[in-house]
Amino acid sequence: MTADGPTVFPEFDESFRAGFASFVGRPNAGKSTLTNALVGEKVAITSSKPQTTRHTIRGIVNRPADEERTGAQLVLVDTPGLHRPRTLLGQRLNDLVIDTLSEVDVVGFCLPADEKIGPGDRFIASQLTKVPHKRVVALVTKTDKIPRRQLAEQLIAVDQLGREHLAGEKKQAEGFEAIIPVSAVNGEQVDTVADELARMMPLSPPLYPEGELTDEPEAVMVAELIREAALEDVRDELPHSIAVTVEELMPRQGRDEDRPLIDVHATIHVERDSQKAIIIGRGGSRLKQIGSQAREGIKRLLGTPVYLDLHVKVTKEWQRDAKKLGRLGF
Ligand SMILES: Nc1nc2c(ncn2[C@@H]2O[C@H](COP(=O)(O)OP(=O)(O)OP(=O)(O)O)[C@@H](O)[C@H]2O)c(=O)[nH]1
Repeated sequence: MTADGPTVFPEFDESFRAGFASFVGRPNAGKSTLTNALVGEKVAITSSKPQTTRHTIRGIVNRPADEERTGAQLVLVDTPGLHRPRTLLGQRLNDLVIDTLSEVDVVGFCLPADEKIGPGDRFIASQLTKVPHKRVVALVTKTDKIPRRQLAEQLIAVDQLGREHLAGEKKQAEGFEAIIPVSAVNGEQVDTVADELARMMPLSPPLYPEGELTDEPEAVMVAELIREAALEDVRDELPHSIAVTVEELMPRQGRDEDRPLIDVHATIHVERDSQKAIIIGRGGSRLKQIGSQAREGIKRLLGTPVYLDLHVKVTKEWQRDAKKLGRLGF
């Protein structure tokens, strides 16, 4: 899928900077909200074909040059969360994250301002040391939730975390390259985050044209939307236990041109019968709800009404079974 209209690369000169950034942080740290705030309305959901990364691109920030700053393009790359691995899948995900992080130019470590630094944060910090020579900035999120004095304390704690974990590397003996407090909700400092990330990008022409949307793996995004809908409200009962595969994603044949419809056939994989029952719900009520929520999201993503056919299947112990993992695309 490409956007309507011509392909337009942002204007650039020799001082233009462009590159990849990735946000990490424990669940709920505010990564998605910050991504959306940075990218603004123009969320270019795209999946990367080229360049250095094979991972999903969440959004592209195109910042034109003005009198004070050079132009830049930030490509925000999505990574799954870093978790203490308990299963083979967990381990693979972590390896994948480390891979991704070694390919991006800058890592933004999101730490909520209103929560004490915990073991989860320290685990992530320790993982970041596995990605040597990496520029890491700390983004202290949700600053609107706390008074200023408390923010100062948190900034000091974050600084200390950086010094403890990111010391040793010659380049990072000072800890984080920068610590930026930000609120994605009231917009405070969002521009500063963009400026700071842009400043750290290598000199490069823009990597993507403006307005480009997905190239081919819409299926990945569609699967993700279905997974999100399925996890809504039951995240605690089904942590990591579900995967979604998309078997078919096709425009319906024989429709009028002005009334297109896309057929999506997808399967939600769970590990156990009990989980299947949760997903389906009484009399199929949850599955219906999942379907309509996912359908809305897919419609927005593709810009076309969709017919969504969803199945639920028990794929036993898929988290631990390497062969099955491969089949599910991990
Ligand atoms: N008040 C306030 N709330 C925020 C801010 N940023 C995020 N939140 C809220 O914090 C919660 C988590 O935000 P997300 O952006 O989904 O966090 P995440 O890190 O992407 O979470 P995962 O997808 O679980 O890894 C949501 O309820 C957001 O609305 C902020 O700047 N201020």
